[in-house]
Amino acid sequence: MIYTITLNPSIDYVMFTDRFEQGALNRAHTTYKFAGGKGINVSRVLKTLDNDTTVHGFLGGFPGQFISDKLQSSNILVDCVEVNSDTRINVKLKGTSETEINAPGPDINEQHIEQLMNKIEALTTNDTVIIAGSIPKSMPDDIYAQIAKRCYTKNIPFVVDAEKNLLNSVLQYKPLFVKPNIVELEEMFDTHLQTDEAIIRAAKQLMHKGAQMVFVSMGGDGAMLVTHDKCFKAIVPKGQVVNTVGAGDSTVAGMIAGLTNNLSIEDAFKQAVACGTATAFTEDLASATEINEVLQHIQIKQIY
Ligand SMILES: Nc1ncnc2c1ncn2[C@@H]1O[C@H](COP(=O)(O)OP(=O)(O)OP(=O)(O)O)[C@@H](O)[C@H]1O
Ligand SMILES: O=P(O)(O)OC[C@@]1(O)O[C@H](CO)[C@@H](O)[C@@H]1O
Repeated sequence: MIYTITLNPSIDYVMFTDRFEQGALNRAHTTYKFAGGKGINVSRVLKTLDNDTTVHGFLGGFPGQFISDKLQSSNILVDCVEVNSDTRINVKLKGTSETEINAPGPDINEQHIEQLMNKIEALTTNDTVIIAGSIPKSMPDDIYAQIAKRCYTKNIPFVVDAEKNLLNSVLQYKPLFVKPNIVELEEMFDTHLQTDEAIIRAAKQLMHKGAQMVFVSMGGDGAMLVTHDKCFKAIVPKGQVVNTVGAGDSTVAGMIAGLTNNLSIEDAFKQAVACGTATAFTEDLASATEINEVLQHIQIKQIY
């Protein structure tokens, strides 16, 4: 089973306006409420790709119930710890550009964390774990490291998509891959990474610290995958960008689904990028038809 862990899920309230003006009354012409949070998005795309998946994390209040109902109606298993305060609602404004306001998240106490850890303790080496997204302020900074250590000790492959400090904290536990976007990778090394060689060098440093592979997503510039003996670059088609929220999570889902279903690394990477781009080109996360359509137009170049 593929388990995703979202410590800070959200309802994503997506509002499309013709143009958004700060400090003025803006009216949306279309709105959507999606079950969101990075790991949850990964599970949603995994299910679209026909992979069974279970969502772990914390859910509370009416937004938690909304998310749970939405996921279950898509046949995604939900095994979350129930918390007392409300799961957050993140606002995604789509005008001529994209603006996001992410809320901090609910209070999580020690008992909640213990309940989650017990669920992770029950996983086996046949499972795969994806830990993704921010943590509510009330949680300890080393929670990613705690989960990663448990996976490492139990020989459970795990993947991490999170910001700098959280990502750094898990490298010693040898994640199957990590997925920084290019901005996050630049922040980790406090420098601009302007060439493929510079990106590969940075990725190799993360691998030196323990990551088995590094998947660098680069928005409209595609993505790179660095492994110990190979490096691929994906070039994505141009298209109308509608909503990039969840594009990175879609790549993680495509990669995991590919590896789980025994695709070659190159084909798993191609599927991953197709998932990301197909999501960027649609309101919600991409459908299977949209992913297959985009897949025909992804070019993969082997750098070495
Ligand atoms: N403008 C775009 N045009 C085509 N494809 C895109 C575009 N933006 C994103 N993508 C696709 O989505 C993938 C992930 O995008 P990005 O690097 O923005 O991830 P991210 O920052 O982790 O996203 P998020 O946090 O919103 O999930 C890219 O590798 C690419 O395949
Ligand atoms: O605040 P975090 O956890 O860093 O990011 C949360 C979030 O922006 O990430 C997903 C897209 O990747 C959205 O569904 C969600 O709102």
